[in-house]
Amino acid sequence: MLPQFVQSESVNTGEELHTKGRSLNFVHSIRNGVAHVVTAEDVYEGYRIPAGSVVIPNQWAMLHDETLYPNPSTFSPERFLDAEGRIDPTVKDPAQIAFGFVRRICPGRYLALSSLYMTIASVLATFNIEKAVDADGLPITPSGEYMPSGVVISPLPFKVSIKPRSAATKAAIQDQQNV
Ligand code: HEM
Repeated sequence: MLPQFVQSESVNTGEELHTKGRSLNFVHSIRNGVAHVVTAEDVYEGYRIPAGSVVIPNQWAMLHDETLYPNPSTFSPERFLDAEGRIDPTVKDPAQIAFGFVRRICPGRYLALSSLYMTIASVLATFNIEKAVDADGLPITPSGEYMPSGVVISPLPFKVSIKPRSAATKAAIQDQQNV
């Protein structure tokens, strides 16, 4: 099944969709984790953390750690693969950071990862996603800038071109809309 935002946005034109990012909800990012209270005094790398302290993990910083992920803002899925194209176990799995830690780790993580996999696979199988072009036909590169603040943040609005990959995928989407 295709994700709802794809069905509703792109097929009415059937051609090119320019969006200001409002339907691209999958690009939201969590900047900070959930606050926890330390129940017993602890020492971490020389820092004393008294009992009762509130600790907020900075998952954004962890997921942008250059020592774990060089050039972290570069889209580079192959960074997670070894020379044979398999998952490289020496590169830390971002899911071990994004969903929190130990006892209160997100119980919805398997549902979230499966849903994202199906959504992204459906979108990629159905659409060509490319940079939008300006009036002169030149590609517009998104700034890559994010909202300045917020626990959950999104990229600043940007234009993008989303087109059905073929007449067959276009017809399949239109069929879905008629259900
Ligand atoms: C990509 C999607 C998701 C992300 C990035 C995410 C991330 C997180 C994070 C960071 C926490 C806090 C963990 C901590 O306290 O250290 C959390 C908690 C939680 N999440 Fe998720 N989550 C996602 C999807 C879901 C889904 C789909 C569900 C339910 C179906 C869910 C249910 C929960 C619940 C119930 C908690 C509270 C757990 C507790 O405090 O014991 N999450 N999630």
